[in-house]
Amino acid sequence: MTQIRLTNTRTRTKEVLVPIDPANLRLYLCGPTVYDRAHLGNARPVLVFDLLVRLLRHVYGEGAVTYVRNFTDVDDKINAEAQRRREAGSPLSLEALIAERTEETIGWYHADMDALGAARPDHEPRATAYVGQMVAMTADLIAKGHAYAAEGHVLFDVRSFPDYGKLSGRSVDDMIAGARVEVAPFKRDPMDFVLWKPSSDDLPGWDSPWGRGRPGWHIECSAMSAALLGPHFDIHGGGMDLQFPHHENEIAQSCCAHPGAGFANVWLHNEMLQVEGRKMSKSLGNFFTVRDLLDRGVPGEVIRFVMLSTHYRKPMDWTEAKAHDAEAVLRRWHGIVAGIEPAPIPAPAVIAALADDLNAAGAIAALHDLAAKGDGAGLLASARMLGLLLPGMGDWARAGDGVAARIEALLEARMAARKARDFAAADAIRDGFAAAGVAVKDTAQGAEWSLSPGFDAEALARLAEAHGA
Ligand SMILES: Nc1ncnc2c1ncn2[C@@H]1O[C@H](COP(=O)(O)OP(=O)(O)OP(=O)(O)O)[C@@H](O)[C@H]1O
Ligand SMILES: [Zn+2]
Repeated sequence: MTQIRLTNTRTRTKEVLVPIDPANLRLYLCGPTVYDRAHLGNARPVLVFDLLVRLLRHVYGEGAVTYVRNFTDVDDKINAEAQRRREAGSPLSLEALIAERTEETIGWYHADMDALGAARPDHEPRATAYVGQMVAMTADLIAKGHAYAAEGHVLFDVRSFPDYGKLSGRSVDDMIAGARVEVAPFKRDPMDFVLWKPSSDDLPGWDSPWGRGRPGWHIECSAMSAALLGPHFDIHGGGMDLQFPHHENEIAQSCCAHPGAGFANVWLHNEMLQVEGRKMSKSLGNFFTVRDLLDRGVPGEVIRFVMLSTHYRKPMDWTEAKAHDAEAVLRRWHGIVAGIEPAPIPAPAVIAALADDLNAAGAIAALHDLAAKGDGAGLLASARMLGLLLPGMGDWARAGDGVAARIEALLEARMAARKARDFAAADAIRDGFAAAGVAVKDTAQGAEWSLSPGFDAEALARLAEAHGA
């Protein structure tokens, strides 16, 4: 059986994955807070986990994986958006406006991640559906001496958990020195974090032994993972930015609530999608959404290809040049596999690359080799391991068939005009390409072209007509 190796943040080494139960590998990915559209950075962990799940299903069997990704639907930012809508004159109650906001955001999230070819997880728990479990876990942590109630809040006592800080490799004292911790008079220690907090009457709240309130963010993931995967499971992931404090806090809660269970064996963290060297983030305002790209005509498959081309443990940028190159490659590959059935198994080189800490770039290099050999069946079966060339996914490339024919005909017309020394006509075609959003590069092998995000099919059709192409 293929050995899969993954870099485990917990041990800081690349380890052979040893499933707890090879018939049921269990994975949890921290999902989005549903108050707004996902930006491109938010898609990175989703694509990394989608790749991982495809690999695990290939190696261990379709039914041998349980993949959970939550929706955080209790949050001040959701409340703030609902409040804004009410102030803007909506007749709905705050509760209805919150539901409206979370429903529409989840719908967007599904549509955007579907467009990237990311399969839906087996379970997508919403935090609001697990508040009972969060209250129970919080009460249990108090009973076990790891948490305390104070002024309507419940706080986790970090000094009661000696391993606190192990995941990110810091001591509690270092963390206090380095972190922006909220100081509150009711905290015994500045690092203690909230498991439960009071809600004002106009905000969503649930009854609890500590009064009407709502859960803290970290307890949500501990309660939902335990409910759906049990207290000991295989892989837990998210972006590097969640390592501290979110994952550190999840570990503290889960390990103290279920002593000896072990929680997650492997912690998998993706590096950040950056913009000019800084994390793409909502709070920095340096973001664009997945939907922005899709609306600009960048196919989801192209976005996926670009995102997988950089190893998940390396920071990366999105660039137009990468998108152009990916589009040209995928267009070629779609041409090679047209009308071909996939081979029964993917190429061993592709599986070997993916099994080596999800080396998708290495897998893509192996796909190039298959394409160069003209092995369409092998290319198709292997690309699908990466969620590329999936059935229906290449409609954008096929829809471009007429486009490709027009462009080729225009390139010939341009060549003929050059030969006839009709430079006015050749220049008009060149300018027409630019205006229509067709990028043309003259190389020793002939002209290469790709479609720019602002590609205008009608302008191309007019250009072709004007030049009898
Ligand atoms: N720039 C990024 N690159 C890669 N992953 C990211 C990036 N920004 C956020 N993530 C990941 O996206 C997932 C969803 O995160 P979350 O909902 O907390 O994001 P957010 O709060 O909307 O984003 P932000 O961090 O921009 O405020 C998490 O796993 C997080 O680590
Ligand atoms: Zn989480």
